Amino acid sequence: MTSQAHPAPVREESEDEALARLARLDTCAVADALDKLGLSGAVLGLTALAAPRRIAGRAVTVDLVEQSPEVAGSGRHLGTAAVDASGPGDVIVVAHGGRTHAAGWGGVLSTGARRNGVEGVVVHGACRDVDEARELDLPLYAATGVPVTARGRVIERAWNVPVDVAGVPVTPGDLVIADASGVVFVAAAHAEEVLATAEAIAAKERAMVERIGAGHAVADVMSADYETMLDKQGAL
Ligand SMILES: O=C([O-])CC(=O)C(=O)O
Ligand SMILES: [Mg+2]
Repeated sequence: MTSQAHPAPVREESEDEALARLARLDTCAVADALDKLGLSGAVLGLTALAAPRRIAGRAVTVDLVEQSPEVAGSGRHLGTAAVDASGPGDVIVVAHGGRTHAAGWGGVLSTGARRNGVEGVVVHGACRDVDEARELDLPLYAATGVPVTARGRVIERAWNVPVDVAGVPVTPGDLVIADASGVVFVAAAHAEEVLATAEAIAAKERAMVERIGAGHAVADVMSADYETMLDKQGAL
């Protein structure tokens, strides 16, 4: 008997709608919306090492720690429970503390994530088997690739728990968007206001780009109201 297949999590209609709206945006519009609202969520230094396309989804978290006699491990490889529980609409977020001495993700995990239809993976630190993720066409955002295994070095403390990703608190179910500019998280509690603000910013930028196409001077298009639009009182 082969291992049990896990069905994709059932989602509320409104959650699907939020994801669909997020997927129509990009990280820059979302980061601008967070700035305007005085919220944090943008993470610096993570790039797509495999399948470099935009991903949007809800966070399924994995929290890693250095292996030591004081920390009881799960006895299974890190990330496995999260992979088995994830499916379409999910982004696996590995809180690896920015570590680059060992991989917080690898190719067998990528194979499982791809099989289950996961949108992509974000690792705050190093991953490995990057070629495998490329062959699988699994979007993999991380700080860097390394050949060194986690085994004997890093273990999973817990999964599906609140984690810290480069100073950004991420709770399971928070929104994640990643693209060529980086990775941005949106707390589920702020999703509606962030999405609405990002949509307004994106619409404004589309109008600006149309004006550039129509021959207006760039200095006129990107003038004072562009400079101030992310201020609290700035017009969108
Ligand atoms: O041992 C590791 O770091 C994990 C690994 O290579 C894999 O998932 O293929
Ligand atoms: Mg491997």
